[in-house]
Amino acid sequence: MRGTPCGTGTVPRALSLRGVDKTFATRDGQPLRVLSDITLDVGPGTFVALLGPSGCGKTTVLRLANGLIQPDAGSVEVFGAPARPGPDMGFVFQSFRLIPWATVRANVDFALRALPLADAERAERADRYIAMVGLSRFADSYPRELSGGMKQRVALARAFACEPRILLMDEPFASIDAQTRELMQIELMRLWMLQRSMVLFVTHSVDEAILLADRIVLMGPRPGRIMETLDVDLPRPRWTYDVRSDPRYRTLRAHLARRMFELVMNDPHSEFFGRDLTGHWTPDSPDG
Ligand SMILES: Nc1ncnc2c1ncn2[C@@H]1O[C@H](COP(=O)(O)OP(=O)(O)OP(=O)(O)O)[C@@H](O)[C@H]1O
Repeated sequence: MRGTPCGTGTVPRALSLRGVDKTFATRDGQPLRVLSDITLDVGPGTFVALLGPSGCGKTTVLRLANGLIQPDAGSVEVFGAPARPGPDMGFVFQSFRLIPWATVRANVDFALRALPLADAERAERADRYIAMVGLSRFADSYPRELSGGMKQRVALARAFACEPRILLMDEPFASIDAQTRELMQIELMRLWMLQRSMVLFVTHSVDEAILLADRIVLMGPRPGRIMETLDVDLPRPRWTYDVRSDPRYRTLRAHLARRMFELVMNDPHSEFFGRDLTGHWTPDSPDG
């Protein structure tokens, strides 16, 4: 494991956030400072995991990177220009966001319509990416006919088919069962190793971050800030061997799990704040 400064000198930047602050207004009109001084440079083709406890502002960073919202201070640039939504930028959400009345093929085709492709080229590309996620037999099925894992594979095919330079992924596998989730991680890695978009991947899972990322950015809460940036020095592809038995994996995992635990326990806004979860537990203890 190797800590790195956030700046990367002469490396060309796919995504660059500089001194970003963001404040929202709460329902009662009070300001809520969500991000403080976020500085992050990511080179093309790099897979970055944004890891942090609930509410620390991970999704807000994605929305800034997508240009959907603007920072109150600082700058957000994508390949040297202010961030804005467009076909260069893909998004994959936890909730799949497929068009319910369109078939698998039509869902992918619809996304491709944002690109300057001839009809035949678009159809070929849609079918190719559907095949890449193993869903050719389901190309004419509707989302309601698919399992959660299959729907997310359609969402992956749709995102990668556009061949975006940047892919923003917001906890895409969080609602999928544990076994399918591991398979989805492999599916994602297969696609990414072929295409190498820059990926910003939000997760709460330490294991998922280590299995997928070149770099892990650990965020802390209230206001959200970068606590630590770590390069993952484990060889790829990581699913071809038992990465969990690698001492580097165990060291990194133990470190990140402890940091995540501390971030939650030391956050005065957390419901766990001040509780002694690690003390000796007996059936009579008040928290039992
Ligand atoms: N548009 C908004 N208006 C007001 N508050 C907002 C808005 N968007 C986000 N927030 C607040 O900002 C904080 C950070 O939210 P965000 O979704 O970025 O965190 P997160 O780390 O992605 O959380 P989680 O892991 O639970 O999804 C939360 O307290 C959230 O309620």
